Formats: sequence, C-alpha cells, structure tokens
Amino acid sequence: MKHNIKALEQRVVAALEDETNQGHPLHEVLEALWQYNQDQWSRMEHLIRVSDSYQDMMIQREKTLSERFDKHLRQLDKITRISDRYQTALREANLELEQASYVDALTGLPNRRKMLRRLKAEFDMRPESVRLAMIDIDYFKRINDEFGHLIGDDVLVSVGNLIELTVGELGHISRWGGEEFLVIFSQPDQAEVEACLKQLANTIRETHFESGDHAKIRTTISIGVSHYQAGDSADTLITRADDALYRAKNRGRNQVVFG
Ligand SMILES: Nc1nc2c(ncn2[C@@H]2O[C@H](COP(=O)(O)OP(=O)(O)OP(=O)(O)O)[C@@H](O)[C@H]2O)c(=O)[nH]1
Repeated sequence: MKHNIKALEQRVVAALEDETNQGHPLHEVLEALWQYNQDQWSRMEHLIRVSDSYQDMMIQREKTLSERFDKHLRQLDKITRISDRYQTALREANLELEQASYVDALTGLPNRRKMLRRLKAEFDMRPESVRLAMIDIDYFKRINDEFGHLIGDDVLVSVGNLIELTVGELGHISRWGGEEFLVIFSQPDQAEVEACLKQLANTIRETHFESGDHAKIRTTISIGVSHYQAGDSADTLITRADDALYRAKNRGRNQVVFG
C-alpha cells in the first residue's frame, strides 16, 4: 500500500491531538507510518545495491582497461626487442656480406676488388713507394688436366699460402683471378723486393704439392714487376706489371721480370 507522507503526517498530528483517541486510532496511523518507512528503506536498499553493482562494474571495467593497456605495453616492448634484434642481425649480416665481397672464396685471400681499393689507398698515401708483382702459375692447365680440377684448386690454395708466407710484412697479397696473384709492396727498397720475389720463385719451384696419390706435383711461377713512375695511375702500374709478366712467360717462364 502506497502512502502519501504529507497525509500521514497530518494523520499522526491529528491522532496525537485527539486526546480521546477515538476517531483516529493511533496504532493504525503508526502502522501506516511504519509501513511507509519500510517502503523507503526497501527503496534505499535497492538503490544501494544498484550503486554497488555499478561501482563493481566500473572497477571491473577499469581493471580490464588497465590489463589491456599492460598487455599492449608488453607487446610493444616485445616488438621493440624483436626489432632491435632484427636490426642488429641485419647490420651483422650486411657487414659479413661486405667482408665476404672482398674475400676470394677458394683461397680466403683478399680478392681483386679489395686489392683495387688497397692500391688506390696506397696511391693516395705514397705513390712513389708502390711496387706491384703480378704472379702467375706456369702451365697450370696441365695440372688441372693431369690431376683434376679439385687437385688444381689445392695447388692454387698452397701457392697462395706460400706467397703470403714469403711476402710477409713486405706487402699485401691477393688472388687477382684464375691462377694469378697480385702483390702490392709499399717498399722503397727495390733490392729487398727483388730478393723476396726470387726467394718466392725458388720456394715454389722446390715445393712438392700433394696430388692425392703417390705422384707429387711440381710447378713454377712467372712474375712481372712494375714500380711507380711519374704520372702513373693504378691502371698504368697494373698494365706494366702485366706486360712484364707477359715477357717472363715469353722468355720461358719460371723467372722474375722488372718492367
Ligand atoms: N682448378 C682450378 N683451375 C683454375 C681456376 N681458375 C682458373 N683455372 C685454370 O687455370 C688454367 C689457366 O690456363 P692458361 O691460361 O692456359 O694458362 P697456363 O696453363 O697456366 O699456362 P701459362 O700461364 O701460359 O703458363 C685454365 O685451365 C683454367 O681452367 C680455379 O679456380 N681452379
């Protein structure tokens, strides 16, 4: 039963003023007032419950949002770390590629590309000291024909090692291509270069290279040498070393010719 509070108040006042309490029985009015309070209380409880569940909902939503935010942060962190690792790997791979592009795959020696750079650097620093030695294995085709290409490869590697060992600190060696090697000497002392190259020719001549069976392989090298002259460029110096090598071949091989 719904009660109007104003009307109830009037009934209470009237009941209290009626000393006889005959026309307005007080207990009925108080009953109605009690009922009214009960209704208000129930409504209040309902409101509190609604408010509580609303608060729970908001807390839950905040929690969910903050969890999502944390998750995104973690993912971002992971992506950043992956990206960092990827960039580092890429940098290393590029570096490796660049280094590989300067190395001859068979002998592990610097290749022609690397040597041209080095020659240019030497030319920029002290051109007048630069000497080149173009070294070519004599009749190398016969070694391939007789023992096979793989043994030919082994001989190439061994010759490369011997050149490197003999030249040592005096110069830089590279595989120029095929069975040709180029040495850059930044060495003003011609006699020292000459002695080094003659010793190298002797060493190769006296070496018995492995053939894979009982036979040992013997070979020789021809060497053409050029040294800086006024007005030279890297190209003209290489050409003169090539010409000197050509003459060494024509004169019967197994010798050093200075151009
Ligand atoms: N096994 C092997 N052989 C190579 C390689 N590069 C070039 N050759 C061989 O080297 C030989 C060079 O032959 P030629 O240019 O005729 O020279 P050569 O037989 O050394 O004779 P001369 O230089 O005139 O004394 C060829 O048979 C090429 O196939 C290589 O990487 N491995």
